[in-house]
This record gives sequence, structure tokens and C-alpha cells, in this order.
Amino acid sequence: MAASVSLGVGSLVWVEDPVEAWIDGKVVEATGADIKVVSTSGKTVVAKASNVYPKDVEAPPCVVDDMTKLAYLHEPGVLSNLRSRYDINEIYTYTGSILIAVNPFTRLPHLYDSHMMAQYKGAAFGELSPHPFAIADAAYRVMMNEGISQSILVSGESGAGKTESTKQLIRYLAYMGGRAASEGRSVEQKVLEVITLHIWSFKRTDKNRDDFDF
Ligand SMILES: Nc1ncnc2c1ncn2[C@@H]1O[C@H](COP(=O)(O)OP(=O)(O)OP(=O)(O)O)[C@@H](O)[C@H]1O
Repeated sequence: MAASVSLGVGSLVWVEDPVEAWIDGKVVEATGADIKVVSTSGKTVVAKASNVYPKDVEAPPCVVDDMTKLAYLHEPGVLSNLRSRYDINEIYTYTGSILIAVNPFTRLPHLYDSHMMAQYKGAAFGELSPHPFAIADAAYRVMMNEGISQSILVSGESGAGKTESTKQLIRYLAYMGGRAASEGRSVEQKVLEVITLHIWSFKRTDKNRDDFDF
């Protein structure tokens, strides 16, 4: 996506970097098709104007919880927002009604306890922090109120966290639809056991699968 705003001297911008992917800086020279940028770390880069992107100066230094709130929805803006949130263990971010999850590669149990599930129960979408429980709650409510079957698509590359996300979605749906524990194991536990086995066998048997969980 090419920058569609004028990037004059003094503009704050993102420019590609072979190590960091994107670095931010200030335009110091703009002649013809080339733009000279001095990054915040002091590096001078000359790039084609079409490879330089405006930086959102109004976004809070950290983050927005929904990418649609970004002034510029371009790659460096999106990645920078996800990275800033990841740095403070905010692994979930919305883009409208889509939930983006960044794999934390560490356990964050406080995000998934029963208190969290209770909080998301019936909460308006977008009222609480982005979370798989909010996605599951929205789908559950449309299904119950309007009687329409719902699908939740979970996609991402291998190791991105599809199985973990799917487990949280199923946990929440089982929590909403399940009854109290009987014979020692709750409906939530029983559904999770079945679904984990099902996901595992699906992955084992479908060698040509795309990276989708369901
Ligand atoms: N939300 C999370 N919290 C903690 N750890 C996570 C989370 N999501 C992913 N992980 C970690 O990353 C690993 C890989 O995640 P997962 O198995 O869900 O990926 P996947 O997208 O299903 O991968 P594949 O397509 O290869 O099966 C998990 O075993 C877990 O250690």
C-alpha cells in the first residue's frame, strides 16, 4: 500500500529496515521520488517515496485496542500497535469484529480463569478488552436470540496459537451452555476433553490441511 498523504520535511514516518522490519523517524529531505529520513535511533535512510508511510502522531504512545482506531491502517502501523500491546502482555487486539491473537509463548492464566468468563458473559462487544471469550459470547448470543447457526474461523500459520484459541472459545461456549458438574466432571471439562481429541485426530489424519482450526 503506497502512502497517499504528502510526506514533506518534518513529517513523522515509518521506513523499511532490513533488521527491524520498520523504523520510525523524521523526513529531512524530500526531492523527487526519494525521501531522506533520520530515524529516532539516529540512522539515516534514503527510500523511495512509495516505501515511506506516515506515522500516526495522534495515537497514544502505546496502543489502541481496535486497529480501526488507527489513523493509518498500513503494515508498520499495525505491527507497531501489536508489538506495543504484546510488550505489556496484551496479546489480543480487534480489527473491527476480527480478533488478532499474538502467541505469548508463556502461560497467562489470569486471562482465562472463571472470573474472566463471568465478566464477558452478556457484556456488549467492545466494552471489555479484546478476548476470545468476547467473540464466543457474541456468536452464542446471536445463535440464542436469533436462532441462526454461527461459525468462528480461526486461522494463522503453524504455531500461531490456533489450537489454544480454539480451546478458549470452546471452553467459553461450554461454560455458557453447560450445566453444573455431575459425576465429578463439569460439562465444560467433558466437552474440552472431546474437542481436544478431535482437533488432535483431525491434524493427524489430514496431512494436506490448511492452517485452520474450527
Ligand atoms: N494464548 C496462549 N497462551 C499461552 N501459550 C500459547 C497461547 N497460544 C499459543 N501458545 C503456545 O504456543 C504453542 C503453539 O500453539 P498452538 O498449538 O495453539 O498453535 P497452532 O496454530 O494450533 O499450531 P499448528 O497449526 O502447528 O498445530 C502452544 O503449545 C503453547 O505453548
